[in-house]
Amino acid sequence: MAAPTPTAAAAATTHHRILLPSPSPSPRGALAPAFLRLPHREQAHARAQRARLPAPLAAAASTASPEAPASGAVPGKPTVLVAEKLGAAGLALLREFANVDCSYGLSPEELRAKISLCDALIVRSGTKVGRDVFEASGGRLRVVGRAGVGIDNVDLAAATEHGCLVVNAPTANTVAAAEHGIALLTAMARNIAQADASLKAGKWLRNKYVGVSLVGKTLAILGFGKVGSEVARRAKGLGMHVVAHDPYASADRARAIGVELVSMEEAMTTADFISLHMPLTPATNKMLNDEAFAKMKKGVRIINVARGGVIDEEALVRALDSGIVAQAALDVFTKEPPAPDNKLVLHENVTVTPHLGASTVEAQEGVAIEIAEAVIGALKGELAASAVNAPMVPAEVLSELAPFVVLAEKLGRLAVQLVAGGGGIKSVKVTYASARAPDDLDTRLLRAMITKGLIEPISSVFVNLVNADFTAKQRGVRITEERILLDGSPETPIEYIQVHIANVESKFPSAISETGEITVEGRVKDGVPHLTKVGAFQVDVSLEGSLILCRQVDQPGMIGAVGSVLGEENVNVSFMSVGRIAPRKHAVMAIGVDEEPSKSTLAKIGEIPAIEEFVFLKL
Ligand SMILES: NC(=O)c1ccc[n+]([C@@H]2O[C@H](COP(=O)([O-])OP(=O)(O)OC[C@H]3O[C@@H](n4cnc5c(N)ncnc54)[C@H](O)[C@@H]3O)[C@@H](O)[C@H]2O)c1
Ligand SMILES: O=C(O)[C@H](O)COP(=O)(O)O
Repeated sequence: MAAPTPTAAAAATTHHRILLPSPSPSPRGALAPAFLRLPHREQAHARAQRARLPAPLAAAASTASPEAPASGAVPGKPTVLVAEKLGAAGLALLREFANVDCSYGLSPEELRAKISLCDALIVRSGTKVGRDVFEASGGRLRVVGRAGVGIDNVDLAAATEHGCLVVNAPTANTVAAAEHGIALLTAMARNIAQADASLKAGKWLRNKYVGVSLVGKTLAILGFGKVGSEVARRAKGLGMHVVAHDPYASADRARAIGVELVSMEEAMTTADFISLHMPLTPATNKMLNDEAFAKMKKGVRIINVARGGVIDEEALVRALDSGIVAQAALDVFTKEPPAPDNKLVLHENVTVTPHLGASTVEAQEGVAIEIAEAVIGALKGELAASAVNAPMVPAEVLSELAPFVVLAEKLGRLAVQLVAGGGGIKSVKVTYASARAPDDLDTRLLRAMITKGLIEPISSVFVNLVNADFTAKQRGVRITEERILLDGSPETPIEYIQVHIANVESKFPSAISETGEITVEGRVKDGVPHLTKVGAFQVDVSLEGSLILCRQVDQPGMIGAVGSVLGEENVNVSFMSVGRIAPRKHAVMAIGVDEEPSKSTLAKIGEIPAIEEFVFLKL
């Protein structure tokens, strides 16, 4: 074995785009954990909620009133509330799997009233899914599906805190949004909307509606993501010179379609047209403000199919009135729908559409299928490639790690039950011993499961991949990770995992290792998780059922003595293993039991003279 090379890293709490694990069968036929399944108390809650339902939720595509859901729901199926219009193909997919309640145009109060009866909620941009919705769900809501890209209408922090996965449909409306951006660009340049309205009003104003040409003009794209790059491609086809500003975009990708990445300053000062395609975030909120408009070329034209909030709308009115901005074309507004007296909507140099970027037949069918598949997968506990508030674990990594995931949770459960008092844990270190290079072993999933194992037995929260880091942080538990690089074949992802809890006392003092921490170690053997070390004692017991740990004087007859107490009480022993430091001194016996022994049985074990300490642990 090579010298250990530990690389410690504190548990990160950043959120990445993700995949969630599917319940693939373990080698022994049991299901690997599905990270979004309801814990028992939530299931009980859900059953209770269902029992209180006057009638099952509607399965009809028509608008159902929240007060009187239509009948026809199939018991045992999850319930999906579709709160905004969704394409038929997506609804058909959802109905194969779930009871689908299409209730469009719910008020916030109606949504809150309904949500505790739903396992998933699907919305577009018109429904605000705030903290109040997650709180009102009472823990039942497991997935929010955003049938589109922008998730600024969903409170991601609240979703994460409630362990609710948020998925979106990131690709199906890209082309529609880009086409709408180009439609607005060209319509604005040639005054199409104004001229159309004027002609319909009986006027023939050929001189008033002289436009501007696009060829040779500079278009600055702010936000060079999916929509921005598709707009760029199309604008190039119109003969425009296209530049883009995006702090996170790759210059190679831009170059590949003939676009130069420039600074915000350069984009502002050189563009004849500016098209907005960034998400609405605290950083982009009111990004186009008085200061930004002051830098722009006089007569610039603005297109916004991103989010209304990225423009300071009052500042845009001022820029239009002063002539800095010659025209604007807007699909999105800070408040939707905008007030009837909204100055931008009424401005003669502004072309507006009511958030139609994603509204093509094709895009809506695509989005509906994309979101239905994501929501169904998430409800099954499967991979969700478009999740936005949990870490990504690719499918192949997941299947390889599946037995270690089970081991991780069980080690967390064991370790916390060894703490005297069952609380007050502040510092946990997880050691992964592996022959894999550190960047070839993704441990986020394992860390989440250890956190689940550590926290669930001592609290009422349920922990999943979505909220594990948040929950640990909130409870003041610092989880650090350490890697031990082993020699040997990197085929096995992990040789062993150790969980160390520092600065606590143990109700089974033999679990305290030489370093003064409660330490448990486990390995996967033939696909089955095993406990291989407790404190300084080597043991080997399969982590199934429950466990009794005894420390005793190492002498003959101990296995028989404990075994016969359990046998008398009809408690079946599945495994037994004895670990000792030196012969005839002290030993730790780990006994796997299928049933939970009664208190009197445990008391009898404690009365065996050579038993010095013992503990019963539920796995
Ligand atoms: N009007 C509509 O109906 C409609 C339809 C689709 C998308 N959208 C909106 O368009 C926007 C883009 O969608 P997308 O699918 O291209 O998303 P995307 O994530 O693919 O692209 C967004 C890009 O913005 C960039 N960005 C982030 N912060 C930035 C900043 N401060 N300055 C410049 N760039 C920044 C990101 O790096 C990313 O490349 C989203 O807000 C989305 O909601 C609107
Ligand atoms: O972010 C998006 O996907 C678009 O703004 C579309 O929103 P919509 O689904 O409400 O049309």
